[in-house]
Amino acid sequence: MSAISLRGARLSYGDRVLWDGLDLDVEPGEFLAVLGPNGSGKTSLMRVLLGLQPLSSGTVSIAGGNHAIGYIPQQRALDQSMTLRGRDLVSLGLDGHRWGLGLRGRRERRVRVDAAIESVGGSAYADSPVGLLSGGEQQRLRVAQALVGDPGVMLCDEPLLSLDLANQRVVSELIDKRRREADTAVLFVTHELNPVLPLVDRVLYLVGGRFRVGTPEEVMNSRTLSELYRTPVEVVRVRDQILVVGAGACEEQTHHLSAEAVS
Ligand SMILES: Nc1ncnc2c1ncn2[C@@H]1O[C@H](COP(=O)(O)OP(=O)(O)OP(=O)(O)O)[C@@H](O)[C@H]1O
Repeated sequence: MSAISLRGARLSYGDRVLWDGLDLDVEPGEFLAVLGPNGSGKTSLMRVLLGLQPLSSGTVSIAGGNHAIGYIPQQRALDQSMTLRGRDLVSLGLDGHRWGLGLRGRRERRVRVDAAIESVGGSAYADSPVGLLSGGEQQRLRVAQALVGDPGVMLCDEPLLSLDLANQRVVSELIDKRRREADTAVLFVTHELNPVLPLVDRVLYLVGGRFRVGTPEEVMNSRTLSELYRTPVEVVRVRDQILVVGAGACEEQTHHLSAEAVS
């Protein structure tokens, strides 16, 4: 049974169609990268999967229902004055789960929260106010928050944003480890494919109401991206990196991918 299944899915806001006719099955343990320029509907797709945004037409189903989802929202640096402790942030990931009630429930919650913090190597700073932690430490705790409910599906919205290379690696390896060990399906929204390219099974690429789904080789080539963007786009492989060179709509993508490749 697929972890995520979309059939004939369409999302539009008024006249604006973000995507239409989307058929997608994501299997347990699969790593799907979701790419596309700003405003192409990547975050909206996450919101549909979370049950926060109804489809305009078509169907969506998540094995185990919405409770089976671990979510890493698009990252915002937490305010320095935020006094919430790291472990409290992680335990928010258990809200709505059945371990909420009674003494036994509380003990179970603590065990799970400790295990999730341990699994991201965050024990040393879990009792500190999150506002005082570094971006990398905060992001590890967000991963722990997503893991603590034992998810069958992980939705990760730009989880590497504003992390340095070392922390990008740590965070993507934590997510990869989870899907390998627990067969968790991963949807990973990113503007930068290269840092996760070795992990990616398939890519969903959204542009201007159109989309392509396939392996990185099937999608990240000049022909396919030129069709999607409806303008000539050149895709070049340099060692193990993919460079997208084009005009107009893909300027930003080009900037990100080339900047990454030369760094
Ligand atoms: N509830 C809403 N009502 C109307 N328009 C919306 C709503 N939610 C999102 N949009 C619009 O839909 C488009 C897609 O937004 P979305 O956040 O899904 O894009 P995205 O691909 O995640 O973009 P980014 O890369 O900038 O995060 C945007 O133009 C946004 O303004």
